[in-house]
Amino acid sequence: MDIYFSGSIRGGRQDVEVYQRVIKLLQQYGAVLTENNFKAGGGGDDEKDLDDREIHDRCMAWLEQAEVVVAEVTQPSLGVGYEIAQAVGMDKRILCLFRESTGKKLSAMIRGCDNEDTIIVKDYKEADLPAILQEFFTSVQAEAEGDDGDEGEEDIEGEEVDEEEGAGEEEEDEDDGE
Ligand SMILES: O=c1[nH]c(=O)n([C@H]2C[C@H](O)[C@@H](COP(=O)(O)O)O2)cc1CO
Repeated sequence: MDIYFSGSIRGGRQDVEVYQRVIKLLQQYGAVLTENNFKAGGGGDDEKDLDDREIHDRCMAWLEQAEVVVAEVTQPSLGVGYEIAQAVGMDKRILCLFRESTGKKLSAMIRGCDNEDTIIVKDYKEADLPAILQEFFTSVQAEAEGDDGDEGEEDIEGEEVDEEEGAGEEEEDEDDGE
C-alpha cells in the first residue's frame, strides 16, 4: 500500500522528530512515498534540488498515487492544509493526527471536516499511535474488500425491474381488443 505522509516543513520544522517516529510506524503498513521530506534536518535536499513548482507537482503525483493520506496537523502548515483539501477532492482515505497536549487549537476547517468515515481526525498521545494506526488500516483494508462484493447485486435487481414492465404492457393490449 502506498501511503502519503504529510507534515509541516516551511510552516515550522520543530516536530520533525515526531514525524520520523510516525513514519516508522506507518512503514509497517506500506511504503511512505514522502519519507525523504522528513529526514533529519527537516526538508531533506528538496529545497536545494527542486524549485517550488517541481516540489508541488511531485507531491501532487505522490498524492494521486497514494491510497491513504496520514497528516500530522499539530504544527499549522499551509502546505499540509492544501494537501488534505486536495486529498478530499481525490476521495482518499485520510487520517489527521493532532497532539492536544501542546495546548494548540486545531483549525475548525480540519477538525470540522471529520466525517467518521473517509476523513478521521484523532487527538493522540504518541503511546496511543500503534493502536490508532492499527484501527485505521484495518478499516481501510475492510472497506477495500467490501467494495468488491457489492457490485454484482445491483445487476440482479436491474433484471427483475425489466420483467415487471413487460407484464404491464400485455394488460393494456387486452383492453384495446374489447
Ligand atoms: O520542500 C518542501 N517539500 C515538500 O514536499 N513539501 C510538501 C510536503 C509537506 O507535507 C508539505 C509541507 O508544507 P509547508 O512547507 O507549507 O509546511 O508540503 C513542502 C515543501 C516546502 O514548502
